Amino acid sequence: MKLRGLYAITDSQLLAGKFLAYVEAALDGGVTLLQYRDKSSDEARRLREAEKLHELCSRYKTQLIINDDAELAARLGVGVHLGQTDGPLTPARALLGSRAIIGATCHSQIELAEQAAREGASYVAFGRFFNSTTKPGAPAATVEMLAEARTRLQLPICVIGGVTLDNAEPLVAHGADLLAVVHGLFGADSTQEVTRRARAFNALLKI
Ligand SMILES: Cc1ncc(COP(=O)(O)OP(=O)(O)O)c(N)n1
Ligand SMILES: Cc1nc(C(=O)O)sc1CCOP(=O)(O)O
Ligand SMILES: [Mg+2]
Repeated sequence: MKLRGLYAITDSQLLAGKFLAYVEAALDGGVTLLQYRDKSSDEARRLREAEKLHELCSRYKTQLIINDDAELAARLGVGVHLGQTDGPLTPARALLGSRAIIGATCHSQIELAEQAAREGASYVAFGRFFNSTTKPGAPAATVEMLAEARTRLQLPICVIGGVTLDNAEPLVAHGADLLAVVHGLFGADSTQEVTRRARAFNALLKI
């Protein structure tokens, strides 16, 4: 399966009180990957929410990815996204199996992406490309680096960090396959606007 499209990422603060309604609105507009990202240590809530998202994703035929937590991903039989300090890819691949989607954060370093490819990643993520209110401290990446990465990597490339409908086009033009978005999708005033944004991101990717 070619991974290309909108990669919606949840944010527990931003989505407080409207979590499932906004996620469903995004799925309705078309989401290739949905990442459950919750940085809290409330494991019971994390399991409950991830189970609900799994059910919703199954209904919309969207792939669910769990941020940081390969064990939780294994429990649900879904994919995982791992950053540079979230544990190695090789055991995660062994745990989740050959068909699971496993993503790796590579910041702006193509060498990290080449290593992730060797270790069995399904996609590599570069960022942050723009200012991000969700993760303001993330290291910066450039479109020049993205263009170079496109020539060197066969894997799907995900871009992240401050991506919006107004700034995503050059990222697509320079080789991005997956647009990973929190605020630019879910920072909307209504479910209708979330669906509209999801459709517009897909249009940018010609999906
Ligand atoms: C698609 C995608 N790309 C990058 C990240 C960031 O991962 P990480 O560096 O581990 O930071 P946290 O998200 O865990 O704070 C991501 N989650 N998803
Ligand atoms: C989770 C995350 N990781 C990043 C990185 O650069 O690795 S930027 C980021 C936040 C993405 O949220 P928003 O679309 O609201 O900027
Ligand atoms: Mg992480």
